[in-house]
Amino acid sequence: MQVFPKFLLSAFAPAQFPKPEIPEIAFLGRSNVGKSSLLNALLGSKQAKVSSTPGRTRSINFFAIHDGPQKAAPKLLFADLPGYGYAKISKSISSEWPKFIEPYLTDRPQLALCLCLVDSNIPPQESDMQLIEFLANANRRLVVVATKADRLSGNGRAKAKAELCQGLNVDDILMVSSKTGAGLKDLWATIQAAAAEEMAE
Ligand SMILES: Nc1nc2c(ncn2[C@@H]2O[C@H](COP(=O)(O)OP(=O)(O)OP(=O)(O)O)[C@@H](O)[C@H]2O)c(=O)[nH]1
Repeated sequence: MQVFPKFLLSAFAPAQFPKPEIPEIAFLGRSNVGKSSLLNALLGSKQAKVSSTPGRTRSINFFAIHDGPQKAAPKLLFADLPGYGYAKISKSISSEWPKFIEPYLTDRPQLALCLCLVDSNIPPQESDMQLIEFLANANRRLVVVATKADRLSGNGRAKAKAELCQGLNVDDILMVSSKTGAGLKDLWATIQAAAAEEMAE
């Protein structure tokens, strides 16, 4: 599939969100998890800024995904949400996030899939567990994506996957690397399946 991503806008408040017309895929994760790198690897461009100072983004960045000629209407939106778990002053996700994030996750009608990014090199984290529980309670479809898998050996990958599945209480996890491209094909297939299902509803 040929994908022509187009940066749309950076939205700081619900009034600025794109109109709810096409399926959206949310990218969520702790600061420094490799979210921007994954977005860039999927989009095949340098649209998402890879940051040296973690935890900067406080807005939602929307990317329009054009499947076909760039002039055609976009088929999908990627929503890049602010990272959590970095600010030292507060422990819970909600107090670190801008006020509109939780309502976005619970109420946005066309949100087809939440990608919960975790670092495959770091043991399961309480804040990730909290997010997964929050999304499950909101009846959101979610997939856990473990980033930076290239830093692990074959055995290490299997061990990390098992540990994360157990710690985060999920049946499966997609192991990916933005550096090598490992797992990205499976991730695209998962995204497209969720978007197709959302369109069919
Ligand atoms: N080895 C390896 N390093 C990665 C990979 N993805 C990201 N990194 C590194 O991890 C660090 C953080 O990457 P970012 O993509 O900026 O992470 P982020 O989650 O967008 O960070 P915030 O903007 O703080 O939320 C950078 O030093 C990246 O080079 C990967 O697949 N493999």
